[in-house]
Amino acid sequence: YRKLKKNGFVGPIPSFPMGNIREMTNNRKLFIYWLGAEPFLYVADPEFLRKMSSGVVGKSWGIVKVFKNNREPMFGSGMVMVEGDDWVRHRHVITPAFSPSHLKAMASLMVEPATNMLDKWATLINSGKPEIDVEREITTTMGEITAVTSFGLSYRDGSSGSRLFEKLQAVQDTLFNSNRYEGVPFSKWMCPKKTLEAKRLGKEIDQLLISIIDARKSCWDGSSPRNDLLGLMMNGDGQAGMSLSTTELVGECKTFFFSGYETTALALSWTLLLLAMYPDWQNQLRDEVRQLFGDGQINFEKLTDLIKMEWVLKEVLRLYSPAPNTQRQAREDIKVDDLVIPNGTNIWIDIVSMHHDPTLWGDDVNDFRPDRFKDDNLYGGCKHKMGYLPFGFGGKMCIGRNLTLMEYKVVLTLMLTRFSFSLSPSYRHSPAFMFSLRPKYGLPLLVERL
Ligand code: HEM
Repeated sequence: YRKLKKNGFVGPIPSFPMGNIREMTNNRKLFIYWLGAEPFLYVADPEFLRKMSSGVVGKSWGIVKVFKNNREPMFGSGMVMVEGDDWVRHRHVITPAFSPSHLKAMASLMVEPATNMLDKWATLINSGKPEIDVEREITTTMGEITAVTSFGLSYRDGSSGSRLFEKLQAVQDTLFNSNRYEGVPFSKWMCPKKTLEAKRLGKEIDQLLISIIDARKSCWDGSSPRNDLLGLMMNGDGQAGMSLSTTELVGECKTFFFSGYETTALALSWTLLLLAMYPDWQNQLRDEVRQLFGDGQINFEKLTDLIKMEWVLKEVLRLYSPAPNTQRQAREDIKVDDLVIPNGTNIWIDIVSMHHDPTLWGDDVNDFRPDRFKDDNLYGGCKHKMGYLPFGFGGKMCIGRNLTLMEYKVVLTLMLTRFSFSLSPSYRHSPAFMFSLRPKYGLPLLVERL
């Protein structure tokens, strides 16, 4: 903190022991704040971000320790928890699993769980219950899709897939959906029950995953890996020193789950809300789907032609970024003009704040306008290339972004061909930051069969 101050950075005076937790909503774009007893450099200035990150490769960024300790039960020793050469090895082994050919092979696996959910909606509507909490439904289904595409697990009640999913959700609820104070000294012990519960769940999840991996290893002859993320990771890339240990595989399995299912589920849920509010866009997307697929099956080769749907996704990720921020820790002194970010500094990058900055987007910043991506497909007309970062930036950019795009298109296509959506009077708008950006009171919509 003293170094940051000496180097020209300022911020509000912290109070003990909460730091500046209560003052985090202001309009500044670059300042120091305290998360409990941890100083952070807050950045929502794209030009500063560009200068700060130019020349720093992915492996040179560190992980913020205060989060690392807290999130261990969720991410184990997965990619988001490792640094330096270890991170390079993880990323190297995992990247091929997300290649377009592998993703295409996964697309068909998404249809059955999504269709099951839609059949359930049809039954609810038939029995006179047209109001459906789409967020809860979609989150469960994305968990199912993640279980199938990541680990090839069948997801039936009582199966190891569903037991795993229940425990993964429980650990997340324990760690994030409650009032825990990250950064506040001894906060772990302000709620010791929850801390111990998270640890216990973490261990049970690890055991379940180890038994899944062991079962795979025992019947695998080393020739052709299974075509899901776990199988592809277990295969490594055949290079010496480029494989993952069982503990690391367990960490990656958990990482895919937590990074993947909820973010994509939220992108879909916020989309349905916005399509319910803007029926014209709902009709445009439905027309696009019909023109492409008629009333028949999805042709996975043609998903790239869902152009308007992609604009809508991008606009949703701008307005309601499921991952509203990301963090880095400096591993060396970083010079930005005449300021120096000292080695060891925690950096908090506020993505969602930049997405709502009128100086970057203009006066219509808060409007839902997917066609901003028509003329500028990558940045939606944002005045700065680092102002639109739904998947982060640089070498650490989200590895699952193409998987998300595919899941989004498959599931939304199936939804729009069978149902229409309108707002329910019981919906209360309250996007809340609970690790991701979620509708605090759920997302009830009125769903009608077409
Ligand atoms: C709408 C969906 C998603 C959003 C908005 C999202 C967003 C992000 C963001 C902002 C980051 C941080 C990048 C940075 O710090 O620069 C990230 C990293 C990551 N995401 Fe995603 N993500 C999504 C879906 C997924 C999916 C489906 C998976 C995997 C199955 C995934 C796996 C990861 C992993 C492993 C990392 C860490 C990468 C690294 O440290 O090298 N994400 N994501």
